[in-house]
Amino acid sequence: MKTATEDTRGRRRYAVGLMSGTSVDGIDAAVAEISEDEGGRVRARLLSFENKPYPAPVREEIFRLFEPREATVDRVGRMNALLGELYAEAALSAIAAAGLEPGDIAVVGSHGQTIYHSPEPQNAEGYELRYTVQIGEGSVIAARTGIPCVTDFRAADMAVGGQGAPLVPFTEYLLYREEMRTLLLQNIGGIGNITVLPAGCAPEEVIAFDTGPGNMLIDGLVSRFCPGKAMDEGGAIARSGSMDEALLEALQQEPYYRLPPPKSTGRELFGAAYVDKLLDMGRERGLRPEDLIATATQLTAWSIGDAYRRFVLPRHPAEAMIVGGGGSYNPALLDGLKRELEPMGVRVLTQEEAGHHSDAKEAVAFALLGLCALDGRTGNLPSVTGASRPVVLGKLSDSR
Ligand SMILES: Nc1ncnc2c1ncn2[C@@H]1O[C@H](COP(=O)(O)OP(=O)(O)OP(=O)(O)O)[C@@H](O)[C@H]1O
Ligand SMILES: CC(=O)N[C@H]1[C@@H]2OC[C@@H](O2)[C@@H](O)[C@@H]1O[C@H](C)C(=O)O
Repeated sequence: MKTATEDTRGRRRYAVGLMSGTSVDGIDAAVAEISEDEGGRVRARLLSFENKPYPAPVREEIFRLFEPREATVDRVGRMNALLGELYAEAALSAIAAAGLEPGDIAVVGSHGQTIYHSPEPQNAEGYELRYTVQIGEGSVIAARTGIPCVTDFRAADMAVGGQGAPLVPFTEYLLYREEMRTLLLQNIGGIGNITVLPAGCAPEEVIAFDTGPGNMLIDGLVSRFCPGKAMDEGGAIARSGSMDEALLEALQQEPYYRLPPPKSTGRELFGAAYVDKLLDMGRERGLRPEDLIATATQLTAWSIGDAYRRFVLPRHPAEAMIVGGGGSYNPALLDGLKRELEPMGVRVLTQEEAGHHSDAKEAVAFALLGLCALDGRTGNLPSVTGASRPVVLGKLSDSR
């Protein structure tokens, strides 16, 4: 795999990374100084980070686009252009906050907003098709900022048989791997995903996959029970309820958890229809809203513990799991995770406790992946996505 080229060693460049995750909470924008030392070790120094929440009507419209029957081409096209504008503004604002000018920036890497993800092959006309849709027009970002912009990172991996996700593990391999210690990095966003960096690992030894729901079920239930609220702030609702053991056991039967990696998932499985099912089950069992939210919180913690136990522990026992993403701000979820992992000898630490800036990580990852694309370097890990080979990710919109 090409992870370093002669001409980039010793150079420092600035790149912007933009990330909008599956929680649909807004736009994360990071400016990073990315360098590579003579030994090929890559470093990213965070210069600025901003989170711009989506305006409420934009968030509502994006949720409508998750429903394929509602996602008509005109609506998708309009949102693609609108997000391009919002992303460009977020990039320019983060550049100013870093004390830089657009002309200082080598590239904007923009993940976009996922509105559909179908990573398992679908047979059509004799072809095996995988597809994924991220919107937020790169040409608009390039035109407004005057900076080359890379978007659509997932399609190239899918074109060679991969899941198109997760992509952040390649950057975690570049930035965080250690010689003497196995690292478990668990992100709890809308979806949960784990990266295992075995001590002194080569790229092909990295294990990473989506563990299942992150905050998606909790957020979904909260927004149904408490219109206007988007999350269980501080885990307060879950803490006031009691988990229902029998319901938990029923939910644990979801086949996704037993599916061996490579695997990835999204709202297609754990989105609105799943929340409807949970609400029905809760009603049948006479559960209070807080009991259902406590059960969904425990299911989420269990799914992470189960993924570790099933797919990681046998080969890579680790001492600590570093938890990032918005779910790390939910103490009820963290407590559940501790109850799952501590009996297996794994300490649970937040990214902040481990000395990292949690919120900026995915945005920095896309800044780095944008630079990889600009340099013509590969950016996927076939062992993680299931792709047949490493490929250069993304589509470049030139700013000229
Ligand atoms: N103070 C808090 N208390 C409880 N939950 C929180 C808190 N802050 C954030 N969260 C949860 O974290 C979510 C946002 O997480 P994050 O920004 O990591 O997701 P994302 O990047 O959109 O998702 P993904 O990584 O799956 O793409 C919120 O929707 C909420 O559920
Ligand atoms: C299709 C898609 O947007 N997937 C996201 C999602 O959010 C978390 C998890 O599911 C991960 O697979 C991925 O994002 C991160 C950034 C990744 O590719 O590593």
